[in-house]
Amino acid sequence: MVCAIIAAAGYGRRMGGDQSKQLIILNGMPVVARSLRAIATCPQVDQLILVTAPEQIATLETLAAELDLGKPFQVIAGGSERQYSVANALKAVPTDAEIILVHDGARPLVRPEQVGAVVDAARVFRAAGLAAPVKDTIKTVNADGFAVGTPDRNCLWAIHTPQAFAADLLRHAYAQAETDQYLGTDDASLVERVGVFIKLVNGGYENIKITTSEDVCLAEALLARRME
Ligand SMILES: Nc1ccn([C@@H]2O[C@H](COP(=O)(O)OP(=O)(O)OP(=O)(O)O)[C@@H](O)[C@H]2O)c(=O)n1
Ligand SMILES: C[C@](O)(CO)[C@H](O)COP(=O)(O)O
Repeated sequence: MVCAIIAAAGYGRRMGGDQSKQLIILNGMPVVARSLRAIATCPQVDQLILVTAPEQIATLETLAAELDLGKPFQVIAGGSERQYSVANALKAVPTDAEIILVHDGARPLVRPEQVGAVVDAARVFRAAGLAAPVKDTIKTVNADGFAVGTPDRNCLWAIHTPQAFAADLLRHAYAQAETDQYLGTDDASLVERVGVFIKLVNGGYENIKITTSEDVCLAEALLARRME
């Protein structure tokens, strides 16, 4: 059984403005609705847990019901950091889940077949994530803002979501992070800390995260090119 967690409890501070970025309309459909639909359409996913800000639970329950996802779903409250939101959701994951997949509500352009590819890779490798080789030359910088090094670009990929894991592994990684008071920006970083490598699945460059206002323009252009 595969249980998907959609993390959508952030406040979108880098986006600015008053509106929750989850609810920004992209070519006629809210960001989080596109993310939910893509995950639910993946045949490998059996059920969904949507994590949201406490004050948005009712709104997102209605939105998810209207999408007619065709799979069991629940909406629960998140925490003050992404990692705490996922940790809350982990408590609601059924004990018979073999694979737990985590996706950002703010990545609405993921394709169902990419979700399936990540689940399949997690079944083989226990840990997998959608990712893309970086296109820029990346610098390491010091505290004064000087570039001090240039890592080999062939060794650099940007990790995206979805990320999927054997359920026991993800639970162990989260427990260890809590013990160590480690706070990471993605789930894979927690799993790396317990000694497991993450199999990267190349998802290309369309699976952007809606983070700043430029991303809204880019997402709309990509959706128009797909005619969605
Ligand atoms: N406490 C949090 C923070 C983030 N997220 C989710 O994690 C994903 C990636 O986070 P990010 O893009 O950073 O979203 P925000 O935290 O909302 O953005 P910002 O950092 O600009 O405030 C988003 O789908 C976001 O809703 C979450 O579930 N709970
Ligand atoms: C999980 C993630 O989307 C992978 O790219 C990313 O780490 C979220 O981090 P953010 O700092 O909240 O943007």
